[in-house]
Amino acid sequence: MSADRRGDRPTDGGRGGRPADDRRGGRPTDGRRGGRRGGPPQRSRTAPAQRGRQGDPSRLAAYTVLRAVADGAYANLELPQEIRRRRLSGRDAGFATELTYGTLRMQGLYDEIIAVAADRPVRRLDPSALDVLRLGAHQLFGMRVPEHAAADQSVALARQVAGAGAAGLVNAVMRRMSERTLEQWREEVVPDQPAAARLAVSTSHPEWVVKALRQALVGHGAATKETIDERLGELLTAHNVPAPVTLVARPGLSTAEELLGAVGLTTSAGEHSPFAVVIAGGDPGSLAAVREGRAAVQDEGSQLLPLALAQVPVEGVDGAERWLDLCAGPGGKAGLLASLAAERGAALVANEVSEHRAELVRQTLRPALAAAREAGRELEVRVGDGREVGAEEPARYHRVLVDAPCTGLGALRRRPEARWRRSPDDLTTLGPLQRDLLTSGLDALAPGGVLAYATCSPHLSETRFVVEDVLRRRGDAELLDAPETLQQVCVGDLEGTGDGPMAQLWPHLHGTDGMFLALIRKTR
Ligand SMILES: C[S@@+](CC[C@H](N)C(=O)[O-])C[C@H]1O[C@@H](n2cnc3c(N)ncnc32)[C@H](O)[C@@H]1O
Repeated sequence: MSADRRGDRPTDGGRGGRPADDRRGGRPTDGRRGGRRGGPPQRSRTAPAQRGRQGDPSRLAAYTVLRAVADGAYANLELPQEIRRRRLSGRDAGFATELTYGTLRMQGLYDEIIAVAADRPVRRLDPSALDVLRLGAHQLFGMRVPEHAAADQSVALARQVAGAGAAGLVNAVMRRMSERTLEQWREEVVPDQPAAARLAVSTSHPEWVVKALRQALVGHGAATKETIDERLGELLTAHNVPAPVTLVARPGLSTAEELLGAVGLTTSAGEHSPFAVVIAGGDPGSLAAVREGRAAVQDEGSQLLPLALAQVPVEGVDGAERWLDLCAGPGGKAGLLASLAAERGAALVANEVSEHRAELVRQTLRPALAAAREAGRELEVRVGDGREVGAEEPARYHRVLVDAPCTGLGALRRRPEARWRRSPDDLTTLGPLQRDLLTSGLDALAPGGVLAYATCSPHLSETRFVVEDVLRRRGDAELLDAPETLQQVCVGDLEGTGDGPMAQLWPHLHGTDGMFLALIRKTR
């Protein structure tokens, strides 16, 4: 992620940094439209037909990514390509990033506003014009772009990508949208309905996600009946704030000190993981340690899970420990596990079902694989169905990580379009897969060994219910105290992960992704 990405700001007008571009300016930071305070809103006096014929490259890049995302692409893969293709750098790249991600996050709320301003449902708008209007809405309500610039540029972009008719419509809708502040629009479009529907619109989430997160907060012990509305609002708001860029200094290959002293970066030590360094400014890709795979971008919550798995004592080991990462791609946690395994002289198998993702694991583990070869230690990346490993290698491993495929509802800060792409139907296919993988992982675990079941989702159907279901059917495994173990590996106090034995991290409480962790001991 580029440094400019972190210039992104809460789209409800929260505290933002200095404007990254002189296209912005004059925006107060309390969420009001700039022109509303000192007189009438600024408006362009130029007729659409007389304005510049080409949209600017940053906006065109953001627009192109939005169209690709509508066709199924991932913004985090598409945007860097688009930035390279259009040779954007520095502030322009930052502007395109903020515009793309912010627009995708807030699309639900913006669509409600656009529908009122255009006086028709958004499904009746030309999809290209709609995307231009979504980008225009984010420039008005989420960035410091003056109204006239947002309108002029949106009109130019509409003319370029959708023709003169669309440009006229965009001009009219942009004018109408700029007549109110975001808060005034919220009052207008948030429905007079039950709380979930209201929160869904006002925080730009699908309603089913709001309901699922409500249940998850209560189910994981992070809210009570009295506090749930407040906690839920905090969580949903946190999803609209970009995640910090955090690095892991892989033990034995790099150190936090090496990263903290890096020239050209603004850094600070992580709050939770002893190997974390937070980057507040600069490009982490400029670091030799990152380029060489000795350090990597990794959320602090993701760092804590392998540390917790490695922390629990295992029983009945004769010789070197054998570790297994059952669902390893693309390899973030395998990277840290490989370092920890190397320190202990343990063998590690990183398994992944997809060949392409297994290749990503190989790339992630490149320095660790070289070090293991030299030391004659076993470190293997395998392609295989994790559901079969338990039957093929029963009771072989002493530590197993099952980082199961999931809806990713805990990582919505990082995946701006994910909330619109996921559906409750996903749970129908993921549920059996998660249960099968956990069962296979437990079968592959030796008596006395320990397994970590993890998801980057707090959804109860992917977390507690999976673990409880699987353990209920077998008499050879017991839950360990995950909150206590997490606290042991954490550098600071880690409150609010639940009453145990399972643990849940939260973006609004811990500043991490919403990672779930159950630690399970095989008893016989
Ligand atoms: C949540 S991701 C794992 C993330 C990884 N631990 C990391 O930190 O980078 C889940 C992975 O499970 C893989 N997967 C899905 N079905 C699988 C199966 N049957 N066996 C093994 N891996 C599977 C997916 O391809 C995906 O790479």
